[in-house]
Amino acid sequence: MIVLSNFIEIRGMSFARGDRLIFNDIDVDIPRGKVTSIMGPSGSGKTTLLRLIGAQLKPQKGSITVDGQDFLSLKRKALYIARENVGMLFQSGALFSDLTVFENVAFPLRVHTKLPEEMIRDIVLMKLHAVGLRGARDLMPSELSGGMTRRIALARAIVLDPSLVMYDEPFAGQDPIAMGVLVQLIRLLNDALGMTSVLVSHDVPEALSISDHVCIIADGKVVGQGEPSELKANGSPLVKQFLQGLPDGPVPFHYPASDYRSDLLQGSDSARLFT
Ligand SMILES: Nc1ncnc2c1ncn2[C@@H]1O[C@H](COP(=O)(O)OP(=O)(O)OP(=O)(O)O)[C@@H](O)[C@H]1O
Repeated sequence: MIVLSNFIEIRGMSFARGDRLIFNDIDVDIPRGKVTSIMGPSGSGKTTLLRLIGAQLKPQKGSITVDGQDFLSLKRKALYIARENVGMLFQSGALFSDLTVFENVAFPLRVHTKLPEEMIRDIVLMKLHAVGLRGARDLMPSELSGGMTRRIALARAIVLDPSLVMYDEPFAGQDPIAMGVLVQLIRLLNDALGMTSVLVSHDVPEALSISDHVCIIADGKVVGQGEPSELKANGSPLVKQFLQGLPDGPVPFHYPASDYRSDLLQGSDSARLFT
């Protein structure tokens, strides 16, 4: 069997929502067994890209293959099976509030497999152990901190041993300690379980610290991709602005607007205070 070095390959892909072209003929490589970060300004389409990879959305043009398979060509049943191989941790992916931690993690196993109860128990405890929360198995979601909730969601995302895990803003709203734990966990789980991980994050230093590969998107295009060191050496002003977290550059801080001064003057007398 030939093992492809890229786990995901996107070729000549275009995707529009109504009149708005979100991706314009892009090529993206996601290497197998590595952690890849997708970065770019807000609204550039990072979450959309994850949804396209997961075949929740369909591009108007081009192809997306995951482990050599074109998800969009699969029939419903085959797609259902293929998706078992993809773990997703979306920011909105909350735990079921009326189920214990154990049952939350067991849920995908109960839905997708017919494994006996003892085996479900072992697998759930192994995954909870991997995220350091085996001792929290009997707690209800309301008893967990935000960081613990994210780790339980992570255990649930990997409970079916997927070969691909996609994380959308996994660090959002986390304190620095919880964030540090999640950052390390993503790297550790990727390597220990031999997965391919794709990460969308605004936390540039954290994401870069665990990424083998980075893809930066802006204005519907891929403006840079490669190893973090290659990108840091990239002279493109867009890539520089993004990696250094600079407020202004090719992507302006201000949304296009009319002249500030005349805008204020039109408003009210109090605007004179500013002149
Ligand atoms: N369901 C939808 N219907 C219409 N437009 C949408 C929908 N979801 C997203 N969009 C638009 O598609 C574009 C890309 O959105 P997306 O959420 O993928 O960006 P993003 O890079 O993940 O943004 P952020 O970093 O702010 O989360 C945005 O302009 C957004 O307004």
